[in-house]
Amino acid sequence: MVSNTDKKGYLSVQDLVVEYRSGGETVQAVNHISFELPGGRSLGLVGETGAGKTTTAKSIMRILPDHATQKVEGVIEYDGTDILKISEAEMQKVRGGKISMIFQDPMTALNPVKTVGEQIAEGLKVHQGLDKVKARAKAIEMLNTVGISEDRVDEYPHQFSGGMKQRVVIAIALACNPELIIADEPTTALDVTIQAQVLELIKKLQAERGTSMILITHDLGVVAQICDDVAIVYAGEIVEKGTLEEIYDHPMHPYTEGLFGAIPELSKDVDRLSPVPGLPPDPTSLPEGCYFAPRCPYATDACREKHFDLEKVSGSHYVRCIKKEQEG
Ligand SMILES: Nc1ncnc2c1ncn2[C@@H]1O[C@H](COP(=O)(O)OP(=O)(O)OP(=O)(O)O)[C@@H](O)[C@H]1O
Ligand code: NI
Repeated sequence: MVSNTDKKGYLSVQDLVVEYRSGGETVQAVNHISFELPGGRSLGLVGETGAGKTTTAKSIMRILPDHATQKVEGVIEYDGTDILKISEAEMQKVRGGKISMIFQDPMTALNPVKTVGEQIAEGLKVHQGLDKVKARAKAIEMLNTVGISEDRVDEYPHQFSGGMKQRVVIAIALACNPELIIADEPTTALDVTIQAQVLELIKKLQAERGTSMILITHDLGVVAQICDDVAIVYAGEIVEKGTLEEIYDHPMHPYTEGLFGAIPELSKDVDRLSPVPGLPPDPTSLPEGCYFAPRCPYATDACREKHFDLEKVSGSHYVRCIKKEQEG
C-alpha cells in the first residue's frame, strides 16, 4: 500500500484517452497514455508535432477546449486525488496553485492591458490570499528571482523583449510555489542564448524548490540537460519510456532511433530531433496494428496486424515494439 505521504506531489496518469471533434470527425489525440511522476522528478515528453503532448498537458490542467473536446477518459491522480473528478472550484485551487503551466508562447500567455506586476500578483491573491501590498511585494521578489529588475514591475508586456516576457510567464507560474510545473516548449519562441538562460533558470528554481516538472520539447539536448525521465510520444501513445540514461544510451523503439538520428550517446551532442522519413498517421483514422508500422524500416506483417502493449525491457525501461521481443 502506498501511504498518503508517499503520494505527496505524486502524479499518476493512467489510461488517458482524449478525443476532439473536428469537421464532423473524431480526432484520437491521446490514446491510453499512462505514466507516473514522483515528487521532485522531471519528465520529458518528446515527439513530433501533433503527437498529443500539449493535449496531455492540458488534460492534467483541465483546460481542454470545451467546444472541441468530445471525450476525456482515464485517471489523473495528483496527491492521491483524481483531478478529473473534482469540481471546477476545487480545480481552480489546484491550477496555478499546486500545479502550474508555462505555455509555449509568452505573447498569448500574458494579458496586454495589465502590468506584469499585476499579473504576477493576481495568482498570489487568489491562491495564497495575500492582500494587495503583500502580493505586490512578492511580485517584485519573483521578478528578482527571474532576473528582471524590480523597477519594471509597473510596465506592460509590450515593453519587454520576447525573452523577458517568457521570464515574466515563468515568474507567474512559480509565484505560488507550485509542486508541479508543466512547461510546454517554454523556450521555442526564444533565441538560442536566451533559451539557455531561461532553461538554466528553470533548472535552478526546480532544484532549489524540489518542484516536479513535465517538460514538453522537440529538443533532445534540452531533455538531456533537465530531465530525469523521458517518454517518447507517437500518435497519441507512449512508444518508449524510461530514465534519461535508459532512453539515450539504449533507445529501443525504431521511432526513438529515428528521432535520435543514429544511436545517440549522452556524452555526445544530440540536439534537434532528426526528421523521421514519412508522416505520422491521420489521427482520425489510425491504422489497425502498430501506429508506426507504415514508417518503420523493420515492420513485418505481424506489426501491421497487431497493436502492441508497452512492455517492460528492464528497470524502468518500457517499449512498445515487437522488435524488443525478438532481440530479447
Ligand atoms: N482544439 C482541437 N480540435 C481538434 N483537434 C485538435 C485540437 N487541438 C489539437 N488537436 C489535434 O490533436 C492532435 C494532438 O495535438 P497536440 O497539440 O496535443 O500535439 P503536440 O504533441 O502538442 O504537437 P506540437 O508539438 O505541434 O505542439 C493533433 O492531431 C491536433 O491536430
Ligand atoms: Ni504542443
